[in-house]
Parts: sequence; structure tokens; C-alpha cells
Amino acid sequence: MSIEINGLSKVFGKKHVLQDISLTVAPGQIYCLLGKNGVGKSTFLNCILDMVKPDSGSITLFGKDYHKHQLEVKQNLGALCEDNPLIEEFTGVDYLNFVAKLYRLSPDEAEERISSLINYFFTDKESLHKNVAGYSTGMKKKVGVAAAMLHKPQVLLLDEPFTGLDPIAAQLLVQLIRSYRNPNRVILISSHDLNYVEKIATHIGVLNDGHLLYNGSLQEFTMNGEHLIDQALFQLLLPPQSTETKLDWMFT
Ligand SMILES: Nc1ncnc2c1ncn2[C@@H]1O[C@H](COP(=O)(O)OP(=O)(O)OP(=O)(O)O)[C@@H](O)[C@H]1O
Repeated sequence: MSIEINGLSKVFGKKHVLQDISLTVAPGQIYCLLGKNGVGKSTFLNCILDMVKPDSGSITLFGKDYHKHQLEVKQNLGALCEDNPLIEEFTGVDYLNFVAKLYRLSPDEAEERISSLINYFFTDKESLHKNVAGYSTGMKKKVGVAAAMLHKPQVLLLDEPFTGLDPIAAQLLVQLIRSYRNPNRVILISSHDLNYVEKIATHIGVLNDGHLLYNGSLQEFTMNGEHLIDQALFQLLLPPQSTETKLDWMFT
């Protein structure tokens, strides 16, 4: 049931965004991918989602080669992409019903799942009957998350799930992700929100300069809680001289 990635590389123009990356995310893990802006986290997830074509490397999900068993693999994959494309002319409820149909949920199943997700996640239930085009960023994000999880995928990929959510919604999402974890599911998340990452991650990956600079458990990453997650990340990524930038002109 794992995600297995071997030798994944991607070049955009002259930039070697991903260089020969190999990674296994095992069932039961909540693997959080961290790294500075533009380091390739979304590109990495989009390769797994088949939205970006890697230059080389192989991706295996549930022991099946992604490209040879696309339909089967995709039926068992749920994803929130960074740009979270929804259908703007649909209402939120219509969009979720549309997604339920794509995944061949029965009408009863769809109704039960959609209404329970709405009750759990949405305070502004009335808006779900208005067109998505008028939604706030956070509201769109919630619809995107609900759509990703509606068919109970074994592999769940979430790109920046917390961005744009208010603290209440973010905390509800933390609880949802933690409860969703089980020994048959793999969860891979890209996020800058270390506060929430610390609450959900079992494993951490840090991308930098095309490579996985760190790949291991959250416990190891924080040295059994000796370091806060942001300290651990700063130590890995922040060169000492970058704190000495001359900004005196701004402060006087
Ligand atoms: N379709 C594309 N064409 C050209 N360059 C691209 C394309 N997609 C991404 N890139 C470049 O690849 C690099 C990695 O981008 P990516 O969005 O994967 O980074 P990221 O780690 O997700 O960033 P952020 O944390 O800011 O969301 C960036 O330099 C970006 O400009």
C-alpha cells in the first residue's frame, strides 16, 4: 500500500528541481514534506498525481506501476492540489456530488458522506448552495479537502491544506487527518504550517536543492522533542549569514 518513488528527476528550463529522488512512504504514515518556497514540493506531488511528467524515475502506488495501471491507481487516490481547481459555476454541494459520481459512489453513500462532511467542516452551510466562484479562499480550500476525501482513498495527497483556513477550520482538519490515518492508508502532505505539521506528522521530508535533505521520523527530526520543529528546520536550512542582512535603513 505504500508510495514508492525511485530516481525521480524533473528539470524546468535550466533548473534541476528534483534530482534523482527516491522515497518510500509506508502505510500508516503521515509524511509531511517541508522546504523553502520554490524548492519543488508541489512539483514532487504533481509528479505523483500525473500532472507533471517527470524526466526520469518511477512511481509505484499500492505495488502497481502508476502509468501501467492508471485507472485503478487513480480510483484510490485523493488529492488537493496547490491551485485547488474547482468548477466555479457549480455550487459547493453540486461540486461534491459531481466528484462523488466520478468515483461511482451510490446516491445514498454520496448524500450521507457529503452531509456529514458539511456538518463537520462548514460553519457557513448556506454558502454551499451558492456558486463556488463567490467563495472565500478558505471556503474553497474546505471544498477541495472534502472532495479529496469523499471516496475514502487509500492514498491521500494534500498540497498546502492549511493555507487560508481559519484556526478553527485548521484544527478540525488536523483532527480529520489524524483520524483518517490507519494502517492501510498513506498520507502525504506538503505544508509550511509547522504548527499544524507538528500535530499530524509521523514522518518528515525536507526538500532542498533538488534533494531530500532529511527523510525520517518526526521524533528523530525534533530529537525526541528536544527541538521545536521550526528550530530543527531552521538549523537544517538557514545559513548563519542570512540573519545578518543589512536592513538598518528600515528601522530608523
Ligand atoms: N510548469 C512549470 N514551468 C516552469 N517552471 C516551473 C513549473 N512549475 C514549477 N516550476 C518551477 O519549479 C520550481 C519548484 O516549484 P514548486 O511550485 O514545485 O515549489 P514549491 O516548493 O511547491 O514552492 P512553494 O512552497 O512556494 O509553493 C520553481 O522554481 C518553479 O518556478
